[in-house]
Amino acid sequence: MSRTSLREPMPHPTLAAEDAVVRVRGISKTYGDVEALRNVDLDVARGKLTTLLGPSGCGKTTLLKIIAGLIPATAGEIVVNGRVVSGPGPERAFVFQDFALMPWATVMRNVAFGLELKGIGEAERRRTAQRYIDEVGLSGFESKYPHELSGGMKQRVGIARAFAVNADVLLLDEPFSAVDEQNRRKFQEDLLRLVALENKTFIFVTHSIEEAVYVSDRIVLLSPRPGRISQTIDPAIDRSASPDEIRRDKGYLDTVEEIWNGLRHYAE
Ligand SMILES: Nc1ncnc2c1ncn2[C@@H]1O[C@H](COP(=O)(O)OP(=O)(O)OP(=O)(O)O)[C@@H](O)[C@H]1O
Repeated sequence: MSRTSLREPMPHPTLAAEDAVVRVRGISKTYGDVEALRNVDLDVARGKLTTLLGPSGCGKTTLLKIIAGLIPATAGEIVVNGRVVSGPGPERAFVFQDFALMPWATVMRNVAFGLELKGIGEAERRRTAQRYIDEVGLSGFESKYPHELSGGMKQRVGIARAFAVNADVLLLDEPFSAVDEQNRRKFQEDLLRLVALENKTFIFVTHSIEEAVYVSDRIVLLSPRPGRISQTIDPAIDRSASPDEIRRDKGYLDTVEEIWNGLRHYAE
């Protein structure tokens, strides 16, 4: 049912200019005397979901935040849609691990917040926000405050907010880590639906090999700190199958096993 292609170590995966929305060039990052990333080169394909996977502390979040323009690199540059990144920009939206919602604002206001910052009028803000509130399954909760929501619902608000600003690139830092397994699976399915529907580029950080294989077009494996790209893997899962079929598929299971074998010695 599915075809799995495992690529050999490919330290400098490059794409033609029109296919790459994000180009990571020679990125290194040092925090004081901690070397987090060393000379990372990566091209991220337009309209695809690319996952950063690797042992704890290998610099996944650091790389995502550098792409977002939230922290500066020590060396190298990030190019998005042909422009060198010098800070956050409207073409990139970041979904934080801890949701980062405004506790004093309703679901509607939280989702519409990025549009408010852009100076978009209230009627249009509400229309756009409502569309994404509906898409993430939060219809009826528009007037609730974050403390009235479960962790999973808060995460949906964070995702709806990122979608509402209509960024080309969505940067998701372990967005499902704070929710239970059942909700996590539901989110993975929702994410795949949104990827198909929205035709945006996703860069996703996770600890979970299964999650990475389930959702990704491409998985970029990072070595332990200082993080470098050790391998890229294109799971090539047949997404037309049901979630249960995918999880039982031999190609899926073999890819999980192969990645686990690659990472096992870091965990031991
Ligand atoms: N603000 C900071 N100041 C100092 N060191 C930092 C800072 N942020 C991250 N680090 C260090 O840089 C390294 C990479 O951290 P980062 O959070 O990017 O890794 P990660 O792969 O996302 O980790 P995890 O999977 O555990 O979330 C770690 O050793 C971390 O302790």
